[in-house]
Amino acid sequence: SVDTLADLFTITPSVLDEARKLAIQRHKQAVEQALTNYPTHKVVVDEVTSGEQQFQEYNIDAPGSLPDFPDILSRRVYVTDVFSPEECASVIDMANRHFLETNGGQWKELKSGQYPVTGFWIKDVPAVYDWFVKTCAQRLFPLLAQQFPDFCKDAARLCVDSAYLFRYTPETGRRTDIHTDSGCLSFTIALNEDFEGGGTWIEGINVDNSILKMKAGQVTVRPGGLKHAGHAVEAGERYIIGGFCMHQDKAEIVRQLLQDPDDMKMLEAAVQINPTFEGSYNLWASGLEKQGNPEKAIQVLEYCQDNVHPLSGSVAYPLGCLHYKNRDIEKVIACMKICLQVDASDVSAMNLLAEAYELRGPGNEKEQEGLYQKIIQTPEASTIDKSVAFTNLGVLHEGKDSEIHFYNKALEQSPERFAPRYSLGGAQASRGKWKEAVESFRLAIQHAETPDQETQALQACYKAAALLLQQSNNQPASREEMLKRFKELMGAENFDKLAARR
Ligand SMILES: O=C(O)CCC(=O)C(=O)O
Ligand SMILES: [Fe+2]
Repeated sequence: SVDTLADLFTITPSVLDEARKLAIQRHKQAVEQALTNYPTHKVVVDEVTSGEQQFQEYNIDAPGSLPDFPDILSRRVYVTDVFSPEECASVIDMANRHFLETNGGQWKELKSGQYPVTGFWIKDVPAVYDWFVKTCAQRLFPLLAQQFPDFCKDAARLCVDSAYLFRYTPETGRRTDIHTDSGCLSFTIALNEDFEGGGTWIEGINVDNSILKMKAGQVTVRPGGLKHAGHAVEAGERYIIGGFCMHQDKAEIVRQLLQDPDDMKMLEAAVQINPTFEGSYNLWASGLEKQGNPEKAIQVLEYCQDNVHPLSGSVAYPLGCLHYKNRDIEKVIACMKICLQVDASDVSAMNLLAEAYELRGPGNEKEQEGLYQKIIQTPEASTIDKSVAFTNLGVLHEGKDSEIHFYNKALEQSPERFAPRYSLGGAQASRGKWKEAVESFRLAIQHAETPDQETQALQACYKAAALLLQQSNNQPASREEMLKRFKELMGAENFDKLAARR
C-alpha cells in the first residue's frame, strides 16, 4: 500500500485544467437537459408571501466528505411539513391510475445498485410530472434556498437533474442500495405513512439506527452527496418522491468528472480535485483494473480505506473482489466483514465471504453454512441467490439425508438452474438410486447452460442408466435390445447426442 496519494497520480496540471473545463462543459449540458426535462424555469412563481418555514435539523457525523462544495454545503439534513395528506394521496392516485391505463396496473421496475425497486422517472408520467414541475419551482426550490443560503441565494437558479417516484413493498423491492444522488442538493417527499419499516437510512445521522422517519407530506432537504438508502419496508407500501437538484451556475466538478467510467484521466482528476470524497476511488480503481493494472487498483482502494473512509461498502467490496482474484483470502474476509458491518443484508458480500471461507479449506464449513443460511433468510436475496445458497448447503451436507432436501429446495427457488439438478442426480447416484438419478440427469441435460454442462450431464445420465441396467434381473438378450433399453431410459435424443460425441 502507499502512504501518499501523490505516488499514485500521473496526470499533469494541464490535464487537471482540462478536467475542470470538461466538467464545466458537462454541467452546462446537464443544466440544459435538466431544464428540458423539468422546465421549472417556465413556471410562474408568486412573490414569496409566507415567512420562514420551520425545520427540524439533524447533524451528520461520518468520515469522508461531499463530492462537490464540501465547504459551502453543510452536512445537515432538514425536515419540514409541506404537503397535505390529501395532496399526497392524489399524487399516489395519479401514479396508480397511470399504470392502470398503460400497463394493466403493473408498475415498472427500476434498479438501485444490487436491488430492484418499483417506480418511475417522474418525467415519464404526465399527470405526476405537471404537478411536480410546478411544485418544485413554487414550493421546493425555495426551501432548498432557505436552508442552504451560502450555496443558493436565488431559488430560481436551481433545476432538477432527475426525479423519481418509488413504491417500496416487501415483495417488489423493499429498499434501495446505499448511494449518493445525481445532484448536489436533494429532496425526498414522503407521500404516505401507513407501512412498517421504511424511512431513509442516512450515514452518520444523529437519530436511532441512522433511520430518519417522516410523516406523510413531510419533505427532507439535504446535500445529494450524503450517503443514504431507502430503508427496507417490512409491510405495506411506501411511496416517496426523490428529486436531485443542481445550481445552474455552479458546476459540480467532481460528480461530472465521474460520469464517464472509461475516462481514466478524468477519474484520477476527480480524486485529485477532492481526495476527501470516497466515492471517486472505486470508479478510478475499476478503470485501472479494466486497463490491466489491478495492483494499482488495489493501492488506490487501500489508500481510500486507510485514509478517507474505513467503513465504505463501495470501497471494501471491489477491494475484496481484487483480493479474491489474487486468492488473498484473509483480506477478502476482512473486506466483506466491512461490507456487512455497514449493511447487514448485503447479499453480494455474503456470497463472496462464503466463497472465501470455502477457499480457506477444511475447517471453515461452519462459517459457510452460517452465511448460506443467512442468505436464505435475507429478504433482499433474489431467488437465484437463494437457490445458489441451497445448492451450496447441499454440497456442504454431502452424504447426509439433508443433502437431497437442500437440492430440492434449490430447485423450488429456481427450477431453471443446472447446478442443483446435476448435483441432485449425483446425490441420488451415490445412494444407488439409479432410476431417480437417470431422471435428474435427464432434466439436467435439458437445463444445461453451457455445452460442457450438457456433456457432463449426458455422461452422468449414461453411467447411471448403465448401472440401472446392470442391476436388472432380466438382462438384454442382444445388443439391439440393450440399445433400445438405453434409449428408453435416457431418451433417444440424449442417447444419440452422446453417441455422436464419442
Ligand atoms: O426511500 C428513501 O427515503 C430514500 C430514497 C432516496 O434515495 C432519495 O430520495 O434520494
Ligand atoms: Fe437517493
